[in-house]
Amino acid sequence: MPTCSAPSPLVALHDVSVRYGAQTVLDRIRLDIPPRRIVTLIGPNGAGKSTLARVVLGICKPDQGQVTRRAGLRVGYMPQRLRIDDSLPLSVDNFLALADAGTRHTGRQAALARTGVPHLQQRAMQALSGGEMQRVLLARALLRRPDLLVLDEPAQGVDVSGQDALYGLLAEVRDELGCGILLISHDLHLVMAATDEVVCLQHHICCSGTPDAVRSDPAFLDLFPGQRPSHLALYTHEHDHAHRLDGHVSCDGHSHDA
Ligand SMILES: Nc1ncnc2c1ncn2[C@@H]1O[C@H](COP(=O)(O)OP(=O)(O)OP(=O)(O)O)[C@@H](O)[C@H]1O
Repeated sequence: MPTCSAPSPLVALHDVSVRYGAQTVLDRIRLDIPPRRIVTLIGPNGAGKSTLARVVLGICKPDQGQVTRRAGLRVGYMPQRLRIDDSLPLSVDNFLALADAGTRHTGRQAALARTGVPHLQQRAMQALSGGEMQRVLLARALLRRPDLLVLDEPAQGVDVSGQDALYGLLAEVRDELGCGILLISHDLHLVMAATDEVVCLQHHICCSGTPDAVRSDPAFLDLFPGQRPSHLALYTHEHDHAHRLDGHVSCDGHSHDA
């Protein structure tokens, strides 16, 4: 009988530790990032999230442990922020061309269209709003048609409806490119709504799994006490039954038209 095995990970961390002087910032991290999955790192300030992203990107070398990457892996990276000198005349198009000299004008146009900002191609980088900048940075990350996208707090400086749209866009990109996505986010509500797997980090991995599994894990609740059910304004409940359109529970477990 044919067996259905899980796809091999794009990047795998095996017992990775990173130390800065006496401080152990990452402690024996084991993590697989598979294709077609959105994996989100959450954790308090200073927990080591950006350091872990840098290890995945290969720009921070672990003191211990191994990192394996799929051969020929193409990675797109969207940084937390980007500082551009006010006196530097730089259009969005030139910025994208600098990032990937191999792309043509039309390729850059397509990437901007994909992230919903085709009208910004000739705009000065310094004139972009927070949300526009994030979409331009995402377009830049997409130019390489990455197998893996690494995004460090992509929704920073973006209003709530803009964040929602950005997360929706990431899911579309994942489906279109079949890429894996590693995301760092502080917005627990959005993370829980838009992620396949959540990894809760406080130098070590406290817990990980689907958003539902992590949400009720004692380690997650210890790290984010504000997320205990008594603190939550959001109402969620499990369904082992169906509702009719008038709201009543249907007897046979299937909902019916009224
Ligand atoms: N190059 C470095 N040299 C020394 N210490 C560092 C260096 N980079 C990070 N650190 C320290 O490592 C710890 C983890 O930093 P990191 O930026 O990975 O955390 P984070 O979880 O991304 O934090 P935040 O949510 O605030 O962005 C912090 O205490 C930070 O000061």
